[in-house]
Amino acid sequence: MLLPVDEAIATIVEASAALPSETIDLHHASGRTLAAPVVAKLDNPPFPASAMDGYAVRAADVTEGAVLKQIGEVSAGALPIGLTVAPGTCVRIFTGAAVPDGADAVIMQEDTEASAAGILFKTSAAAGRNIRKKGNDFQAGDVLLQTGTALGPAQMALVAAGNNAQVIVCRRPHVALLATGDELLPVGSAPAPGQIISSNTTGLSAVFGGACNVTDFGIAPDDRAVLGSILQTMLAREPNVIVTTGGASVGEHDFVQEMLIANGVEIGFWRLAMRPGKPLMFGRKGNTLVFGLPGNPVSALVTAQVFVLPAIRAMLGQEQTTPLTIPLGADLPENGSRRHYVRARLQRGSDGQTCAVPIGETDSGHLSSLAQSDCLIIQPENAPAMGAGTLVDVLPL
Ligand SMILES: Nc1nc2c(c(=O)[nH]1)N[C@H]1C(S)=C(S)[C@@H](COP(=O)(O)OP(=O)(O)OC[C@H]3O[C@@H](n4cnc5c(N)ncnc54)[C@H](O)[C@@H]3O)O[C@H]1N2
Ligand code: MOO
Repeated sequence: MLLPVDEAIATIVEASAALPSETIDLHHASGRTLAAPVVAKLDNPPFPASAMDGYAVRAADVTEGAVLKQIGEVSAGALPIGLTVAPGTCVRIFTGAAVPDGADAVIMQEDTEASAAGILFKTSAAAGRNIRKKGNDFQAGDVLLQTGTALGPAQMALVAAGNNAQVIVCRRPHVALLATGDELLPVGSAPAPGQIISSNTTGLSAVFGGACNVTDFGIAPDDRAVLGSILQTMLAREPNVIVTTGGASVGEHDFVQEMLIANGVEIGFWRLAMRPGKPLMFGRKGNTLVFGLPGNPVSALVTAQVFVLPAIRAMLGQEQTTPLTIPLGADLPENGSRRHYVRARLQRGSDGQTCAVPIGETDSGHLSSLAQSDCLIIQPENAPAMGAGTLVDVLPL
């Protein structure tokens, strides 16, 4: 009996404990995940600020054809000390500058004309126009970002705007990778007949590299002693995650499971009701989670997304992702008893809606089709044939 995918993911997430935190400088924090909330240290904007280059006015004074006397100028970075907009007057102001007392609107300069008589306004104004209120974005003491948030560009900018020069983040998980197989050679080598270039760890490094510290232990041959000794070295480093590829199936040269057990790894499960990826194995030793991914390149990358990334997210205290539900862009044939992660592309259908178009290639050695995919359609176990337009769950890649 093959283990259902959802049970496997639940077991993995359950086994993935959150990692300790560390305090780091903000400029090293891109891509990291918060282990504590970020709180604003000041108001943003810290003062009522102009959103336009133009004139600060009293809205009540400004009607079409009104002429006001300019009594001063304020630019960004300067404070309009002693400058008060009294009835009949206005102040030249620039984007980002503090709005002087008395003014309650800013008129953009395109709606004005300077003349000898003063500033002519070609529009009327409502109070508040083009003024960013003090604390409009956030106020001192506000929680800007919650624990578990990954720091992308907008989050990094927000932390900086809140004047936090340091952040408390989760330690980066340490992921150790190993390819196995007598036929494998490093990229750039000259393969002899029967040999192929190892591509799995290159792909897996890209999957994990953003959030994790990745160590590549290279290629192990299908030899019990050598494989066992490399696994022993890897386990001794106590990484958070070990990912092997190949040697996971039932062939006479598939020694990974045997050598993991020989090195003290307790196997949690092996073989899933899933394609690609049936022979996946999962185990642990101490605090190290061990994933034995299948060798087929598509299987290795798909199972890394479906099973290893949830472990990494749990270690980082991140929320797990949920699939998108969108219409099929083309018919999908019926499925067998294993859940099928179908290579697909997100496209805009003739009705203008986004849909997922299956790429009719299911060979788990066919990498180029995976490289053309930007998502995987999750086709349930024993699903009947589905027509274009049927709603399906989709995992973005
Ligand atoms: N009798 C059975 N045979 C197979 C079964 C089965 O249930 N019964 N399952 C098949 C499935 S499904 C898969 S997936 C594969 C997985 O097998 P392994 O994990 O043992 O992988 P290998 O045999 O070592 O390699 C499979 C395939 O992938 C190539 N490979 C391996 N490593 C790499 C790498 N680092 N870079 C690029 N390509 C790699 C390898 O050369 C093979 O072509 O087993 C089926 N067999
Ligand atoms: O499960 Mo294998 O990964 O289908 O080819």
